[in-house]
Amino acid sequence: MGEVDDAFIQEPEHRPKPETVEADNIPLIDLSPLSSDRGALEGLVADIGDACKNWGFFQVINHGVPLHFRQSIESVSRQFFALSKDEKKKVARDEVKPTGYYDTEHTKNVRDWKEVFDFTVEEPMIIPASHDPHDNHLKQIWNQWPHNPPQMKEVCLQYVAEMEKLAFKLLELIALSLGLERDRFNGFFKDQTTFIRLNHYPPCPIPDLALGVGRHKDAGALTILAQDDVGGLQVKRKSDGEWILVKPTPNAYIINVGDIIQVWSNDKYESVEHRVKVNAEKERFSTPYFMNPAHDTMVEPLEELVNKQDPAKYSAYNWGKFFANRKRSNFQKLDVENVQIYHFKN
Ligand SMILES: O=C(O)CCC(=O)C(=O)O
Ligand SMILES: [Fe+2]
Repeated sequence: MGEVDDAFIQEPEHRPKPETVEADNIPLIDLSPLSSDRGALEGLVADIGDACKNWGFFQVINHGVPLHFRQSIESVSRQFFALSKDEKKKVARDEVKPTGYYDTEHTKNVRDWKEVFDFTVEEPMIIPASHDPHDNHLKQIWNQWPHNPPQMKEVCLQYVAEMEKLAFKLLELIALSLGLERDRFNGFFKDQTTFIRLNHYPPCPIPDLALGVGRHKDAGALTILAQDDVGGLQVKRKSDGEWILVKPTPNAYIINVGDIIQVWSNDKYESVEHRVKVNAEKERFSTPYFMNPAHDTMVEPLEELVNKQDPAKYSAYNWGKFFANRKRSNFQKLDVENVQIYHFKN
């Protein structure tokens, strides 16, 4: 990433401040009641509901994912990104093959100071062949695994299995916190379009002008993020719009509600903006698990959460087409703002 391209420069109002507020961290939730008695579960469900409502973000500890899975995936990620660019580009992602290595992603038309490696949970993953609403063709997506490091595929697949267990636990807690049946969301995730991203943020010579990831909301249902001990994730605090640094907590996962849960909950829970600050000296690694439903899911407020006083705030939209549209803007600067859930507001 040597020389600095103008494409990385954020508009002045979106540049990170040198000082970020660190005092008030996002809620920290202990998931150990999941493995104990029923009374404690009610308290946990209430805490999850408060965190989703007030922050849209929280961290979990005692989540049941053994530490070594996370250490192993961080280790293969470090080994993979340390390879030469030519080596990494052997598994390059492009518009035809949307999994693998990529280093020119844009968020809101500004280039991100990062490189990534994406792989899907379902293989093949089925998605629309194009973003065109009139094109009904589908395509199958297969993962691209590098030969180096040799254990990368195995380590990543083991991590996926652990994340899936945690993802469904969280999804069920969120359903309960909205007064829904525990398994209310589960059916949407048969043939899911969930994917995992390995993020590498190299040291950046212009950390006050560029961002690792520009401000955005996650488009899917739920994100489970592992960050290393460097720190850089900033969350926009709902109470005052201030950017808050999420301090790394050892072995915690950071959870955030995505746009789909915002729509399903009819705005009871909001998907919150976040971004990543980069660092002049240190590289940073993170691993988000983006939990997404099947491509043919029509996303709309759940009927249980809608009534005469509180009518549906959104019209139904097709997740696969939304996803295809979003992916498109990662490859090219579009002249218009990319699709957002507010475009479906009633
Ligand atoms: O690296 C991080 O901490 C967050 C990355 C992120 O928000 C994303 O990839 O959507
Ligand atoms: Fe994100």
